[in-house]
Amino acid sequence: MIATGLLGGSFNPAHRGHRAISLNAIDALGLDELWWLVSPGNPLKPAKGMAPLSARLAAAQRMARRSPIRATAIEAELGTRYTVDTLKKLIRRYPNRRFIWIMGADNLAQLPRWRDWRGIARLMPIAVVARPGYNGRTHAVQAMGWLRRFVRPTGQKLHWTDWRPPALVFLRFSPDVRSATAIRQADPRWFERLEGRAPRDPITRSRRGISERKGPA
Ligand SMILES: Nc1ncnc2c1ncn2[C@@H]1O[C@H](COP(=O)(O)OP(=O)(O)OP(=O)(O)O)[C@@H](O)[C@H]1O
Ligand SMILES: O=C(O)c1ccc[n+]([C@@H]2O[C@H](COP(=O)([O-])O)[C@@H](O)[C@H]2O)c1
Repeated sequence: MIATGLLGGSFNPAHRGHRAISLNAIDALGLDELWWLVSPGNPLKPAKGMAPLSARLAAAQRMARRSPIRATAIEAELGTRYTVDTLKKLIRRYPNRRFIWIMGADNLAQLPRWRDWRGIARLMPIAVVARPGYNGRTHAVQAMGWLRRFVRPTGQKLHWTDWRPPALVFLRFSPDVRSATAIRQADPRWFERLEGRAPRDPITRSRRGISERKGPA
């Protein structure tokens, strides 16, 4: 059984905050790997202002270098866009892996707008990472009305592979204020710097990237 964390995101672009929370989550949850699922397009975000997938993947792969983080475009390969569909396919495709969905507290706040969000919680445990400006535990977070009963003590986080979902655990690392929004505000055309260096075919790369035998490229 390979303990694998999944961090889905637009990664527009990937930043040191993603890397920091991922490395901390690997440590806190005892993960063998953590996959970044660079989204072909968040169903709730406008396409305008979204850099091409190939550029976002290339930047994410660079940000993930020399770590157990694997930046992938596996949703483009699977043909999925909604998280519930992606997770169902990953569970079927990788029976020797145990997955946990990881997200920042800002995403917990908007979770009720995701397709079949309770279905997502029934598929695998969820870890919510504290993020400055968002308090995931509060009553104001609508999703907690239903999820509260499934919260596990943070002290038991290393046992997540034994949990039967729904199961939710809160993780708090040293607060990281970095965001892709701030990077885009400073440099809206950030992806143009990558031109010529982006992988031509992000889908093929990601397929090679998650080979069970060889391990990621
Ligand atoms: N600094 C951070 N602290 C905690 N979680 C974070 C942080 N940055 C990103 N995340 C989480 O990483 C995942 C992917 O994030 P995303 O690619 O949307 O980056 P972002 O910085 O939130 O982007 P944007 O500012 O464009 O919304 C999400 O679950 C998000 O909550
Ligand atoms: O499945 C949905 O309905 C859904 C709606 C909004 C966001 N998501 C996923 O949430 C993850 C975080 O997205 P983002 O853009 O906030 O980085 C990413 O994997 C998206 O595909 C999923």
